[in-house]
Amino acid sequence: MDEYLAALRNRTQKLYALEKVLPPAEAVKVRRTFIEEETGTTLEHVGAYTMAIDQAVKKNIENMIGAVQIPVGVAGPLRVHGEYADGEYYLPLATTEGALVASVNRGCSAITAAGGAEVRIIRDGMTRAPVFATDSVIHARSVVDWVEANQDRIRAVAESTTSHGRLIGTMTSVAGTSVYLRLEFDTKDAMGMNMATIAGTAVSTMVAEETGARLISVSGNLCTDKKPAAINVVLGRGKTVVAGVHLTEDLCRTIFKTSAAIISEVNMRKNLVGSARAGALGFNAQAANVIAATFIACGQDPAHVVEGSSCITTVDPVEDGIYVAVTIPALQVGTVGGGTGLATQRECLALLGANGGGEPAGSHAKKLAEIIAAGVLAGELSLLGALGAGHLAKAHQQLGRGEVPRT
Ligand SMILES: CC(C)(COP(=O)([O-])OP(=O)([O-])OC[C@H]1O[C@@H](n2cnc3c(N)ncnc32)[C@H](O)[C@@H]1OP(=O)([O-])[O-])[C@@H](O)C(=O)NCCC(=O)NCCSC(=O)C[C@@](C)(O)CC(=O)[O-]
Ligand SMILES: NC(=O)C1=CN([C@@H]2O[C@H](COP(=O)(O)OP(=O)(O)OC[C@H]3O[C@@H](n4cnc5c(N)ncnc54)[C@H](OP(=O)(O)O)[C@@H]3O)[C@@H](O)[C@H]2O)C=CC1
Repeated sequence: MDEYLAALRNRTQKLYALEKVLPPAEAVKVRRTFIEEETGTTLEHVGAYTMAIDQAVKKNIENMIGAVQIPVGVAGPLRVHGEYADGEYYLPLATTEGALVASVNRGCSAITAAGGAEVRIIRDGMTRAPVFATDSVIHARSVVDWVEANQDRIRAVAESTTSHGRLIGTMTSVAGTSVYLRLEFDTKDAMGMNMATIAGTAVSTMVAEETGARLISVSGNLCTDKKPAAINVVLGRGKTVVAGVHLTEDLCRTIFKTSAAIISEVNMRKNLVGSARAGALGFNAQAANVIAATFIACGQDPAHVVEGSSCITTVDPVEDGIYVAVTIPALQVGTVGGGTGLATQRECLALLGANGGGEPAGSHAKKLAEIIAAGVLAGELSLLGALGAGHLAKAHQQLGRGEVPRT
């Protein structure tokens, strides 16, 4: 240890390259000790974890010093009637927001008492959109024409990079001399961003060679990955999922202590009109809360919460109550790859019967998407109910505020 600490101090050893000279567990320990000394802090808890470091440092993290822990709670049982998820589930939620799990749990009670959430995936496709520079608008148009005329070649090159991924289609967009090629893939059980980027790079190289356009970037932001964007809301990205439930007046009163009419009015004035007035892309109350908590528990990429949050919550009046639905245009989930192989995340996926590759391929990722959509519906119901009953502040005072330590 001392020898490596000395080398780090005199800069003859790079901090991030410790794994090249030490086994992973020791490299992480030396790095943590160095950071503790440099910053005068103690990282006792950051240094306590059970995950397999060998795997994490190869696939998931660079310059690792340890792990932070986020409490995981469950909400459920949640009855789901999807095409891939059909049964009762306990939804794992990793969060530090007191009252969130209680709220989703309450929504799950209502959904299950109502007979379950109906869920359907409307479309499924992960996108990557390289940007090319051309010499003129005429050249730009010729690149678009080449792409349209060469779909088979584009498909063959894209699919040569992956045994699971399939090219669904392409869309071109031109702005002056810039040409954007939005490639859409069926990535089966993988969320698919690495897969789509590798395939997209191969396609871009061919397009540049064949058309004389210059590849500027394999991501031209028309994808659009990890940024709020209307294109994802309109066309969908990842999985587009809808979930709905018929809530009777009685359930609104017994579970949410309010009425169907009040839930409906809160939704209209808050989620629809309020969001429109704010210029929002998301017309919901707290979709991001449920998506973030399930994503963190289940090893998904948390940056994709920004896309998942563009959910629309609707309330239709029906006989003896309301039909409440959530529409999530861009939900990016996978059950292989990324963070899904880490032990705690894998256990949370196993809770849902959705860890690893499904049979057929793609069925596990779709199952996960359906369950998360039903969870989002549960969160929407409970928060709309709490706002309608005027209980939000009280709930967070009671559940979300322990004694605040003074430092
Ligand atoms: C807190 C509750 C649920 C109380 O709700 P309640 O109806 O007063 O409590 P209850 O004791 O009658 O229990 C009803 C059900 O809630 C669940 N429940 C109740 N307590 C627990 C608990 N400790 N742990 C787990 N589950 C719990 C449980 O399902 C229970 O049914 P039971 O099983 O007893 O038949 C309710 O007031 C509520 O949901 N409030 C809303 C809180 C909320 O949704 N917070 C989310 C975060 S808010 C935010 O981050 C976004 C925001 C608000 O800024 C977005 C925006 O702008 O709108
Ligand atoms: N590169 C980028 O631009 C970005 C990367 N990311 C990161 O990408 C990672 C996720 O990428 P992703 O491509 O999902 O994962 P991985 O890069 O981990 O690749 C998953 C691979 O698993 C293989 N596989 C095995 N079984 C299956 C199955 N049943 N269904 C589908 N694939 C299977 C596939 O191999 P094969 O292809 O050979 O069939 C697939 O490519 C995350 O860590 C995320 O944070 C996020 C955003 C952008």
